[in-house]
Amino acid sequence: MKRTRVKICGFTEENDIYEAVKIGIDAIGIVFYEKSKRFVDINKAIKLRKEIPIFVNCVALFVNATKDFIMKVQDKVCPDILQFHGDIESQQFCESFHQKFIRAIRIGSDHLNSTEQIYLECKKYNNASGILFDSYTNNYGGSGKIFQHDLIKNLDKKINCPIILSGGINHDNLETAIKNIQPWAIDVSSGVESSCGIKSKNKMKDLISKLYHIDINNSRL
Ligand SMILES: O=C(O)c1ccccc1N[C@@H]1O[C@H](COP(=O)(O)O)[C@@H](O)[C@H]1O
Repeated sequence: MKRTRVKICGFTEENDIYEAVKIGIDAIGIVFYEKSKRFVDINKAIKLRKEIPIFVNCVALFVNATKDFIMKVQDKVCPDILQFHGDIESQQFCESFHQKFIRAIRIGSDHLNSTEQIYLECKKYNNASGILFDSYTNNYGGSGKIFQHDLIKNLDKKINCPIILSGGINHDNLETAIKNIQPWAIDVSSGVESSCGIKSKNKMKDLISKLYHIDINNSRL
């Protein structure tokens, strides 16, 4: 059976991480973007990090952050993976931290609204460990907004890199999204929240259990 991996992003409470780990979430995202309602400072992030055990990844998310700040997070928080969610981070910049990274491609802006444009953008990041597709919004992410998935259909074979499907994924649209795109992983933030930055134990459980059944059914096809 192919198991779709799950990252949940934007944790602000230790107990929410504890619950997420207990139900089998693969990666925990911490947002280091000050304008996000899910932003946590380095001191809080150190406390959140302590809740993430081995074999579960800690992902540090940045939006157009400075090199100094990212290096400080590397030093103090020790994330496993960096996620670049802004629009000015070049491949060279992403690589310069000598750590695995995810590049977010935000679909729906004027220059990223066709499969060809998206493909060319992905190709710029050929050393990324994963390409994450999110919806374009002025606030950069965590919007709950879905994009037109057909634009990235079968792109994984062309770019030869694991695809992480994001942008408005929730319990209700999960099945169609997985069947259509068959991503390596999904990344969810607002779809499992009770309020901004507060993750709902029940919504996380419902999502994981639905995904488990979708993966089993897909492997029978
Ligand atoms: O979560 C945030 O607040 C955030 C802020 C700035 C950039 C990215 C952010 N989160 C990422 O947004 C997507 C989608 O979230 P949602 O499920 O649509 O709410 C996800 O990749 C998060 O990692």
